[in-house]
Amino acid sequence: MTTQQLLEQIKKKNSFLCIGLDVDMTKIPSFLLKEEDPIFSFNKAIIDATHDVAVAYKPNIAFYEAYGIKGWESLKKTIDYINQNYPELYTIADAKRGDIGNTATMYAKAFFEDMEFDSVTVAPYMGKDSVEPFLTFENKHTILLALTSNEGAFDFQTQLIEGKPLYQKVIEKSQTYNNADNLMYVVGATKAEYFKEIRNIVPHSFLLVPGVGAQGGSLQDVCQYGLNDQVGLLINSSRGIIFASNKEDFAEKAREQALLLQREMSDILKERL
Ligand SMILES: O=C(O)c1cc(=O)[nH]c(=O)n1[C@@H]1O[C@H](COP(=O)(O)O)[C@@H](O)[C@H]1O
Repeated sequence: MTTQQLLEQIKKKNSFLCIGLDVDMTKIPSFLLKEEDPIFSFNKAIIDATHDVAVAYKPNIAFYEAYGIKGWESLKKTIDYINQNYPELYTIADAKRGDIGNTATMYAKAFFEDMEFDSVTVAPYMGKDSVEPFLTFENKHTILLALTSNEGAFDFQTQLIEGKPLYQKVIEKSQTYNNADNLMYVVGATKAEYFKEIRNIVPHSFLLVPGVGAQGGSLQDVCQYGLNDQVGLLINSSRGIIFASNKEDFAEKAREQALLLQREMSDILKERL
């Protein structure tokens, strides 16, 4: 999907909500465990109930890999279901990959060609030749970890290198890579005070912002400096939406939580754009 197509969807739905499909089998409603593929059944119900208020879905690959071949099958069924039934939705494989060039190419093929995701998250630690193979794919985005939502982000990402925090160096350097237009960045919602600085470096890039909901980040605070004139944000919530209830009404309750965020987004867009 192109950035323009993503933006059109955001404007149409007045939403920049991404729903994280981080399916933990111990948290899904127990009646689903009788199904042949409980993870897919859960995802299908969540997607059907929320597709008109969200613009993107982000399965975190760990939650599928943890269940071996069956988990991988559930992931494939989920992405195929989205692509076949709701092709306007933007999809993110949250895989946080990063390796030498020829290996990176194989990771990119796995998520862009075999799985047909629109984007994949990538760790920048191994540098240019580990990221550029992802960037060669047309109309696919590579979402580079810049400043993550967790406490450990302060171990390295905010440390100064030649007077600049490492996360800023990551963003600046990656903008010089071939096909840098295909880059987006991950910035945690728990780090709202950093958005002003980041927008100075990449005023036009899309930022994927996890950490709203279960991790306590604030949508309002992120939007204060994170929004740009083309919206430029995808706000992710996983547990806060998908595990709103573990009863028969789980999809309905997930929709209620998604709607709360979408309405807040719609109000912010009305005020700001
Ligand atoms: O790349 C990510 O999506 C990510 C980066 C980050 O800095 N922090 C972060 O929480 N995430 C992911 O975003 C999701 C957050 O889930 P919830 O905390 O349940 O909303 C998980 O899939 C995390 O792996």
